[in-house]
Amino acid sequence: MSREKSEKAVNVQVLLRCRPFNEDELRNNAPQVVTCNEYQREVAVSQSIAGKQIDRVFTFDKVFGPSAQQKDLYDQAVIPIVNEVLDGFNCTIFAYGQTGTGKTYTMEGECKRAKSGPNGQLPPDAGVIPRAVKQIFDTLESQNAEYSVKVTFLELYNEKSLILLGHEEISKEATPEGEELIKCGKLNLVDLAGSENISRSGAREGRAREAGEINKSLLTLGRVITALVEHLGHIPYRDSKLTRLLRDSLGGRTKTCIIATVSPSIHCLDETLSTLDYAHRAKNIKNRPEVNQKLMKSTLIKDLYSEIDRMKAEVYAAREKNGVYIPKERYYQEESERKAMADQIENNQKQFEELQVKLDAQIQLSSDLGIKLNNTEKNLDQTCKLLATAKEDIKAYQYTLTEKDFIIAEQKKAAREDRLSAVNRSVVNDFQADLAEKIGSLSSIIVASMARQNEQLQCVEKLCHSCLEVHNKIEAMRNMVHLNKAGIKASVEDMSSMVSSNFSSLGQKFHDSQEHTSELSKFIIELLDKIEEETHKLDCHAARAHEAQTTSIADFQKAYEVDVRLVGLRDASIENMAFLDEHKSIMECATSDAKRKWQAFSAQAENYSKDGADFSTAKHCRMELLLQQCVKTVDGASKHWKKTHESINEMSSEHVTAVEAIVRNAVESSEQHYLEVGSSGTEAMENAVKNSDDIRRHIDRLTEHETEAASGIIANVKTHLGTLKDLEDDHAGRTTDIVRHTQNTFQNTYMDDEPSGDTPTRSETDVPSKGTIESLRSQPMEALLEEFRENNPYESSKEPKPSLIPRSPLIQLN
Ligand SMILES: Nc1ncnc2c1ncn2[C@@H]1O[C@H](COP(=O)(O)OP(=O)(O)OP(=O)(O)O)[C@@H](O)[C@H]1O
Repeated sequence: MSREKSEKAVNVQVLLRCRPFNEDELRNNAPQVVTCNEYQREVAVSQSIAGKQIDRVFTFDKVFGPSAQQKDLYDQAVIPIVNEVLDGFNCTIFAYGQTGTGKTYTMEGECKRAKSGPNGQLPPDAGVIPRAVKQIFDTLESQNAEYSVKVTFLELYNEKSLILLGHEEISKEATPEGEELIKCGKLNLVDLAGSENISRSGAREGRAREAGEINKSLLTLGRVITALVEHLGHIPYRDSKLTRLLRDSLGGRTKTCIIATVSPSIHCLDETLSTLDYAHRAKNIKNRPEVNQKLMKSTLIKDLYSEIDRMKAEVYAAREKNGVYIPKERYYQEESERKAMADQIENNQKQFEELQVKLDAQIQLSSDLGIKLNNTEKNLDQTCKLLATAKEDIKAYQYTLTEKDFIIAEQKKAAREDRLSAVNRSVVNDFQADLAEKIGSLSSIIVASMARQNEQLQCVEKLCHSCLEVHNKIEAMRNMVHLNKAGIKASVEDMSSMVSSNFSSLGQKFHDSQEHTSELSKFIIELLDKIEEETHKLDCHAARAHEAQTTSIADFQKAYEVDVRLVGLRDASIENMAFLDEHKSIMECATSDAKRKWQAFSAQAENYSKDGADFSTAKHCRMELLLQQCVKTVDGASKHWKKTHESINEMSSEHVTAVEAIVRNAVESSEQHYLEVGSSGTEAMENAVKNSDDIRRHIDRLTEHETEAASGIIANVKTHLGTLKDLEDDHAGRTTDIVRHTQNTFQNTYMDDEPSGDTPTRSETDVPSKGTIESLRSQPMEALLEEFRENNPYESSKEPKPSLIPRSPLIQLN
């Protein structure tokens, strides 16, 4: 190590060790208030102030918790120090802490009670001192060097304070003149007394003075440390033996390590805090360690001899008990010092008096200033309170700010995740839409193809049905043709027989009718002749009657005067009447006969006959009553008969012509009918032949159609099969397309959450379900705040303001 480097200021190294709970504490179930974080070199002390749990945290160069073993502490903290001692540095290790916190355990260990292990190995409870001694001896032994080790044990005021001085001699190096050089290193190992309050140190009565001395040493140590830390001009080393001994270790050229020991129990809380404050302050002490000058062996021997002489003289003087022996030079030196001091005292006395005056003035001034100071302190207190409030506010604001930052960061993250999920969502939506469209088109194609298939099936079915129908129709037609043929044949035969029979009956009827007509004509002619004859008779009779009546009238006129003549008239009238009666019956007979005969031909003739008969009857009746009306009646009758005759003639001639015409027409129509029947028969025969030909042709056509339909069906089935194959290919292609598209979507398009540095974990790639989409949502503000507060509990700074001067157990004694 270069000299320059070694002379750099080095802070005192401060270690903290917290012992485990002892049996008492475990029995009393004492709460733990000290927590050690070895990794972060921190010690946290939990305090409950005004019901509030407040943690104070101290950082040290190294921290050893309750579970740390002796070996751990030695290996990590002491080995390097011992090595430096062997390199020629002066080093000091001292333990500081409350009684019972393990200072002695740490420095000495419990090797006295424990047996040493095999091969001279130390027991596990061995402390720093035995381990350091062993290391020094082991190292020196291994170097085969010539060495000497000086050990001094010093106990201060019945209390332990041990100083071990390691002194090493190495003859390996030599000056050019061949002189040997000696390297020296000094290691001070100090186990201080308990740092606690005298009343709790256990010192009673007789030991109180000693305790006072102990406390004086520790108090001075505290002052020295304060003076060193605050860079005060005067460092009161000389105020105690301990500080005098450790002068070089504190702010000097020695490397120093303080091991502060504490208890974890709540019962030692005050002392623990005091020790921690004390040790924490000691961290700021700076030393300037430097390697000891290498001494020439001869010089060292000379020094040692003079030292031996001096000590021998002192021992001699002490033994003589008649004064104190001091060498002459030292006496003269001390005498001159004494004189100088007497002068100094005198001067000081004068200065003291002057200062006394000044002091009085200053006291006055200071009392004034005290009042001012009080006011100022009050103000300061107030200001401090305000400051504390402001600080607390600032802290709260800062906490709120950090909260907000956290929320903003979370929300940014959430926004990024949102964006990503939005992109993913849109990709999924696109994909879904695309897939839906493709599936839709596929299904529509399937539907269309199914419809087409159905149509084709229906076509096939219709064709089959129509085939069947055609077959049935053909069958029916064949039957009908057969029936028609038979029917036509029968009807033709019937028709021909009917025509022939009709023709013969018509001929017979025509003949009968001719005979009947001729008979009727004869009868009519006879009747007419008879009527003519009767009419003639009637005319004659009427003429005779008229003549007779004329004669009778003349006779009556002549014979009016005579009765005989009346009787003759009556007889003539009676005769006339008889004739008329006879004639009347003849007429009646003729009329009824004519009436009966003509009834079938003409009702009119009958009526006329009846009228004639009626007329005759009426005439006959009236002839009896009114003779004058006879002539009129006969005239009328004759006229009437004439008319009747004429009409009958007319009628008979008309009827004959009509009958002739009818007969002629009938003959003509039957002839025509015969002709028509013949022609219709021929026509029917022709039609039948023609229909048969048509039906045959139709059947041929149907057969052709059937064949065509069958081939069409086969062709259809073939095309259908082709279509089905195409559809299958198409479906396969589309399915592959969909699968490829899906893969593309989820492997390329779908984006994963890339780690950006602000996101702690990478999200799993997954098709976003409802649930995962939910989880991607940013947490609500309250949840974020809660999460932040859980991870960063708010530490209020409203704790009792630490006093400017560190609280020391030694100060409390005062
Ligand atoms: N780290 C530790 N591991 C196990 N036991 C310990 C530890 N530290 C201390 N002890 C035990 O605690 C008890 C008290 O320890 P010790 O006597 O070393 O305290 P001390 O600080 O030296 O007290 P005093 O100031 O009174 O001398 C001892 O029985 C010791 O074995």
